[in-house]
Amino acid sequence: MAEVILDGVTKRFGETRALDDVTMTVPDGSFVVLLGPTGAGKTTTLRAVSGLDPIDAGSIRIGGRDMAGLTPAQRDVAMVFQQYSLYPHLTVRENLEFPLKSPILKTPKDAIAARVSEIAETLRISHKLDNKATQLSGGEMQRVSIGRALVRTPQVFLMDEPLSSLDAKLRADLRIELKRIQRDLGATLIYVTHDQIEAMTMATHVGVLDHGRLVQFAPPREIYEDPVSLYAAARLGQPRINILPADLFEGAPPRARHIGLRPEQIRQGEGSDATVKRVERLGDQTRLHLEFAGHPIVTVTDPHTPLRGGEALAIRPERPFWFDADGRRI
Ligand SMILES: Nc1ncnc2c1ncn2[C@@H]1O[C@H](COP(=O)(O)OP(=O)(O)OP(=O)(O)O)[C@@H](O)[C@H]1O
Repeated sequence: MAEVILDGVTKRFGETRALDDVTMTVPDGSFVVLLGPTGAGKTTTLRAVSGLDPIDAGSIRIGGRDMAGLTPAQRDVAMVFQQYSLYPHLTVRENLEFPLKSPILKTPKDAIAARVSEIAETLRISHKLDNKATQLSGGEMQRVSIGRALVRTPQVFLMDEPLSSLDAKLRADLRIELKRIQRDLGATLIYVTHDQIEAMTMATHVGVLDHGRLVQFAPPREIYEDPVSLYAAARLGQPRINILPADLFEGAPPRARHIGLRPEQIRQGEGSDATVKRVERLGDQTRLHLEFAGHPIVTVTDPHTPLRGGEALAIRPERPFWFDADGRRI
C-alpha cells in the first residue's frame, strides 16, 4: 500500500472550481474520510486521484510516483462507487474473480478461489456466488462491488459512499468489517461519506472540504474537539453543534460573533433559565429541545430525565467554542 500526496490540486468545470488548491498527505495505511455537503468536491477528489479526470493544476503522487498522464489501471487503484458497476452477464463468483484474472497479475487459480471465497464470506454473499449479477438485490450488488475492490491489493482504495444503499443493520456490520479489512491489509483508503458515524468510527483522518478547498485535515476526534471554523465544527456531532449569537452569554472574547455549543459544552442545572420545549427519546439518546432567549438549542440528557415540556432548566456554557464574524475559531 502507499502514501498519496496531493499538492496544489485544482480542478475546474467551466467556471466552477471543483477543487481549489488542495494539498493533503494521505499517510500509508490510513483511512481518510472526506466530509462536506453536496458539491464540496469529495467525488472530484476521488476521480482526480483515480485518474478518471485530469487535473488542471498541481500534482498527485502515489507511493512517491507522479501520476500525471497515467490511467486508472496504471495507477493501481481500486474504486467502489455509489452505483454498483458489475458485469451483468457474469455470476457473482466471476465478477469477484475478474480483477484477479488480469494477465499482468498471474494469480494462481487456487489462490483466486481462496481469495474469492474469503471475501464472499466477509461480505455475506457466499450463498449467491453462482447467481447472475442481475439476480441480486441492490444491497447484494453493492456488496459484490465492494468485494471486487477488496479481492485485490492495490496501492489505494477509493470508495464513494459504498454503504449508502444498504439497510441500517448491514451498514453497521459492514462498517466494522471494512475497518477490519483495512487494518488487516494495512490498506490506504480514501472514502467519501455523508454519514458521521462512518466518519467518526472508521477514519484515522478526516478531510473537511468547503467549495473545493480543504479547510481542515486531522483525526476525527481533533476535528470534533478542536475545529478550525464554524463550518468544520458543524461537520461532526449528533445532535449538531448549536450556534448562537456570542452576546447571549457572558465571557465572549472581543471579536466573537458566535458561540458554538456541543451537548457536552452545556452544563445543565446552573446558569440562566432555558425553557424545555420537548424531550425526544431516540432509544440510544435522549434529546432535550430547549429555547434560550428566543433561540432553539438541542442537547442530550439522561434517559430517565423527569423533565417535561414547559419546564425551566438552567444552562451554562462550559468551555465553548467562539467564532469571529468570518466563522473562524477564536
Ligand atoms: N462532470 C462535471 N461537470 C461539471 N461540473 C461538475 C462535474 N463534476 C462535478 N462538478 C461540479 O464540481 C463541484 C464538486 O462536485 P463533487 O461531485 O466533487 O461534489 P461532492 O462533494 O462529491 O458532492 P456529493 O456529495 O453531491 O457527491 C460541484 O459544484 C459540481 O457541480
